[in-house]
Amino acid sequence: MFTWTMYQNYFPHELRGHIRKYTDKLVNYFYPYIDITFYELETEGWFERSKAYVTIERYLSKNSSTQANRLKANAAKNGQSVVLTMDDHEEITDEYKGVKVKWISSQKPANRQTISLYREDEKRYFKLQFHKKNRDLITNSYVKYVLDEGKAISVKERQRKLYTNNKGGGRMWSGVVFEHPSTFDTLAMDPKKKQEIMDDLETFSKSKDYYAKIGKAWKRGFLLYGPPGTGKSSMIAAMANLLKYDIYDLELTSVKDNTELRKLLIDTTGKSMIVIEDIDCSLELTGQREKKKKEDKDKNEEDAVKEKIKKGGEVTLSGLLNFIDGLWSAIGGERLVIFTTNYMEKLDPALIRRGRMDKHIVLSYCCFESFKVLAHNYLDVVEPHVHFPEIRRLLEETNTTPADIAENLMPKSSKENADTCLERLIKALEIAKEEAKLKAEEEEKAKAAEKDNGATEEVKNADGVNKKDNGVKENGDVISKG
Ligand SMILES: Nc1ncnc2c1ncn2[C@@H]1O[C@H](COP(=O)(O)OP(=O)(O)OP(=O)(O)O)[C@@H](O)[C@H]1O
Repeated sequence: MFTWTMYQNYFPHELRGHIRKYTDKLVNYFYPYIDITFYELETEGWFERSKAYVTIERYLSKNSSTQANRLKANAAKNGQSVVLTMDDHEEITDEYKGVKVKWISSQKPANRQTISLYREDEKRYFKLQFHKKNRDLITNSYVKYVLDEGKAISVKERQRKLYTNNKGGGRMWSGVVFEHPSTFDTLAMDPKKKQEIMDDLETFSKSKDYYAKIGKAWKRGFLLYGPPGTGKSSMIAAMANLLKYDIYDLELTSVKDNTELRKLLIDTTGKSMIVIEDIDCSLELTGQREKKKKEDKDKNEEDAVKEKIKKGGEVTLSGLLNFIDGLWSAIGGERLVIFTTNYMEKLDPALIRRGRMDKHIVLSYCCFESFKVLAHNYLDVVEPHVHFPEIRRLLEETNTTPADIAENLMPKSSKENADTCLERLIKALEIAKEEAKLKAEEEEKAKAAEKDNGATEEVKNADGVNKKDNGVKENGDVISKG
């Protein structure tokens, strides 16, 4: 201690580097281990925690909670959960392909002689210690494994966000915490179809290498279509909850032009879903509009272009196609692009062809299988049940959305029980059946009336033809024969 104090106080600072160099060499000669240090704070920047340190901390949290005696608790998910890590000067072991390594948590002693704006005493680090003979395995593969695993844990446990795009300047996306409770368990649809979608999503999320091998950007397009209230939004939330992805809900009508659309795309992160709901409502992007444009030939096209430039452009079909699968779309990786529509036939075929929208999912009216899921979720009722056969028959005879069924199944007061809810549903289905019957009859009548009108019209026309001898009708139009 005396010698060390003398050394610290009186040994010239300039020579210490040389002494350190030789002592390190001497120690290394006898010391059989290799140490890799990961500091907590970035050397550059202002109190930034190093990403590697944070990722390792996540990776070690599992072993820390079982091996270390003293633990630190850090808040995660905005204080909703805690991450336990080993405290300073604790050690834990880990094993990789049969090789044992040691992780030590420590901190550099404070340098009391320097006055620094940085908190010197906060120089924490993790030291990875392993035997020299395992150098290749640990440096080439274990470190990467730890970082990958740590990242995967962080992604799994992170608080997910729901973003929407802002109109005009400033930040492109603003987000809130995504907390939608819909899952594939709560979703009412044919179990086989449901399983198929879940398998598809899970295979996609594990296919990074496969997509790289086939030379495709790691993304997949889904088109969800069906009448309102059949669960398109619920399905999107269930998908996000299954894969633990963020959602970017893109409001196309707020996007100024194709350039802004591209900027929005660049601003999204991986492990996310970009959702455009009711794409048919962006009429500009549908085949209908394209057709209408062609028909409107008599409009002065030059004026239209000038007007567009004055307005600052707009999102076009080709802009959206580029957004989905252009060069920029590969940025970030691991992304789902999801369109929803109530009217599939309104969409331009180019937009929904396979490769762009890889999977088309129809969400339709409630069938008996879907009803069983809802009955179980809402009322804890399972088959066999006295009311089920009647409900099955009525569901086959009517087109009712899962949203309508769900509304009837939900108890409205504490006095209501499963039976009263099911009875209410039966009544509602009977009314719906009756209404549908009346509507069909009215439509039939209207059709018949139209037919009669058509026939009268034909008679009138025939009358006109009879007066045709001079080839001129009463109104003066020349009509052709036949
Ligand atoms: N398939 C379903 N499974 C479970 N619940 C459903 C389903 N479909 C609808 N619902 C219920 O109905 C409500 C409305 O459904 P949702 O918003 O998902 O329908 P949507 O098809 O997106 O409708 P829209 O086209 O009008 O946006 C949901 O909150 C949910 O409670």
